[in-house]
Amino acid sequence: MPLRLDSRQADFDTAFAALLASKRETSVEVGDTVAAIIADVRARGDEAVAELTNKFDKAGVTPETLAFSETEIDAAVARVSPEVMAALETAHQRIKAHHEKQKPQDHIYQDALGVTLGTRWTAIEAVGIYVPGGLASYPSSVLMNAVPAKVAGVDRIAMVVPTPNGQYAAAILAAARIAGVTEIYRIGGAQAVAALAYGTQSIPRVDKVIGPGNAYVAAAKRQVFGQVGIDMIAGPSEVLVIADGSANPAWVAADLIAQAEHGMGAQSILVTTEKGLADAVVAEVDRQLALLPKQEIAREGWEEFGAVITVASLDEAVPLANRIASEHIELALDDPQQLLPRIRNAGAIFLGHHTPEAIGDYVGGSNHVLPTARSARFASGLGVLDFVKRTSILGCDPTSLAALSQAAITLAEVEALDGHGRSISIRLNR
Ligand SMILES: NC(=O)c1ccc[n+]([C@@H]2O[C@H](COP(=O)([O-])OP(=O)(O)OC[C@H]3O[C@@H](n4cnc5c(N)ncnc54)[C@H](O)[C@@H]3O)[C@@H](O)[C@H]2O)c1
Ligand SMILES: N[C@H](CO)Cc1c[nH]c[nH+]1
Ligand SMILES: [Zn+2]
Repeated sequence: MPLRLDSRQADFDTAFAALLASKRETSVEVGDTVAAIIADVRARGDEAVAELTNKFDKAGVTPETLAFSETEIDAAVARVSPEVMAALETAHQRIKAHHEKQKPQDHIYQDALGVTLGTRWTAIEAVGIYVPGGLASYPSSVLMNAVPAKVAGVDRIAMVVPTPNGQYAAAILAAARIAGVTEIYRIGGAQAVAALAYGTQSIPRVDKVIGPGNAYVAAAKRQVFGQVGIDMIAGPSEVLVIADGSANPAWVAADLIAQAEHGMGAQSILVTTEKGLADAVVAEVDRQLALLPKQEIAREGWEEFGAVITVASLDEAVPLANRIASEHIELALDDPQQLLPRIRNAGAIFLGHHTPEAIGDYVGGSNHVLPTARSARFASGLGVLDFVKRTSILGCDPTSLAALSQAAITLAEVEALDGHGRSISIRLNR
């Protein structure tokens, strides 16, 4: 049974605060292990990467076989059914079209003093994309990581994916082929992140490491930050469904289960104005879980981390949702537009009864790598902006320099930086 709360109960604030504070990530202390792995990869390069990959993944690799060969990629692509290829193509085309619209524009202008000011966007030269593969295989995540990088104009994309027991889904390599990624290594975990960040004999270093992964991957990304950029730490998945009496309990239940089946601390929460709907959804989740072949993970997630909150009105649901700041928010309402402008903190918002979150996971076009653990208060989902950087442009002529010089020299004096002031005054009255 998931946690049941009602905003009218006396201890609601305390119970809600406890829900927000609940720790869902693995309790294993991974920081020291990861630090040792990174140090080993920095010291011994490919030898260490191969050894650690065989230790954790039993992948049977050597320093010479870390990269997938062109022949292996061709063979994998040939094994993928036309139906799966077509689905990947559909997803690719839609994700690409949506991300094209995120491309930022350069701009340059002259202000009233004649100063030229501009902003120029340039793509990051080399990025490493981490595709998780320890417990499950995510071809869709290949596309979600690689497509915005391609759209941004990144020159080099190095993809890493673990291959436990030497096994991998052919669709992973097919998705990479469709996205135009050719440099692919069969490595994962902290050793893969370290190899991307510091480089090895056979894996040139990158400038930024992107992508979701487990606690080891997250810790490694934290530890290499500064040496390289990172996108975000995307932890266990979450959904918050806001529903009123117009919602279909079976559909809501199915969406809660879809997120809970990610396991590893995934969380599904329902906030509703209707106690009857809440009861029906709880019963329906139980009924539908029993139909799932792999029901244990989803059941555990739902019972351990799930919650059903009843509220007096949709107005009450809004601040709760903004405090939860879920990775995904579904507005299971006849009129989702009434709430949309008031939802401030969410990785992605799904409108109305006919937009299950899973459509966004695969083919909607928006990105499924999203901020978790309440970080939607300050972070955004993966997109083109993660693969570009901004450079400002400034230009003065003698007249505009003269107009600005006195204020600048005054500020240099305030900061006691005489050299700064002099670099300006030396140009005046010539
Ligand atoms: N947010 C998203 O978009 C998104 C998408 C897909 C997956 N995910 C999440 O990514 C995660 C994937 O986790 P995963 O474990 O399946 O795959 P993973 O690829 O993240 O991790 C596998 C690696 O973990 C390392 N590892 C495992 N045990 C270790 C140990 N004891 N010591 C050192 N290293 C160890 C190994 O090197 C292994 O290669 C899940 O939490 C999943 O929900 C998120
Ligand atoms: N819902 C996950 C995190 O947003 C992404 C995913 C991949 N495959 C299926 N789902
Ligand atoms: Zn999902």
